[in-house]
Amino acid sequence: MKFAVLVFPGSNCDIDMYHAIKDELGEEVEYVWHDATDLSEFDGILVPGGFSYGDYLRCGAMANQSNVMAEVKRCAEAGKPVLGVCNGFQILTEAGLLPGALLRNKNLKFMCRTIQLKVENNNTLFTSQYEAGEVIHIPIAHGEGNYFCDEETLAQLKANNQIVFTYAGDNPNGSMEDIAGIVNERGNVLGMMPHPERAVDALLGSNDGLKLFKSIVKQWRESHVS
Ligand SMILES: NC(=O)CC[C@H](N)C(=O)O
Repeated sequence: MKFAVLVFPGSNCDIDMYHAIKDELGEEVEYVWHDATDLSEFDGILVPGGFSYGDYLRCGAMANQSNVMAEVKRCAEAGKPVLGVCNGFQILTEAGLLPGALLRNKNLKFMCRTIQLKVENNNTLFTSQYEAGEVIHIPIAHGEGNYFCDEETLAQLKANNQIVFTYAGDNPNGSMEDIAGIVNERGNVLGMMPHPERAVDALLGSNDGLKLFKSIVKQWRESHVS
């Protein structure tokens, strides 16, 4: 399986994402600069965290104007897995690929620590390797991770099982309903604030993020390799 890690001016989790795929997962991966116009050679798209365009205007707003985003939309429409982590999640909401928005953290502070995350839905291509209700340890590092959407959208997210991860116990940022990660209705676009790519080796304090990447590869192998 071949992954693209998108790189915008100000991305800073692209190297961690690349490392997770290449060294921990053992799959193919390439960096793709934000002005790329063709992602057809890739099977999965990873939108990493960071401070794209210095978070100017709103986190992710400038990155959403990049050439590559039209191509990311085509990939999503084609059913390819698209994962946005942290700033990547913010970019995907700006792009309209995921509903809602990420607001300033309730305490108005940037927070960087490992939190507990509950797997609410393990019936997605991103979470099949987890147990339902499993609590995992994944780092967060954000200033604007406070998920918000209107009541109608929230009802849809619940009705379609689109809430994939919630903060277990302590909600660090004030997110509505403790939401930490959601998928689109079709289930092939996931956005999450915590960083699974920073939890892929016990030496880093946790390897709980690895199962997310393994889930993606398993689903791809099952549908593409006979
Ligand atoms: N680590 C990140 O991706 C941070 C995202 C964004 N710059 C924020 O502070 O919310």
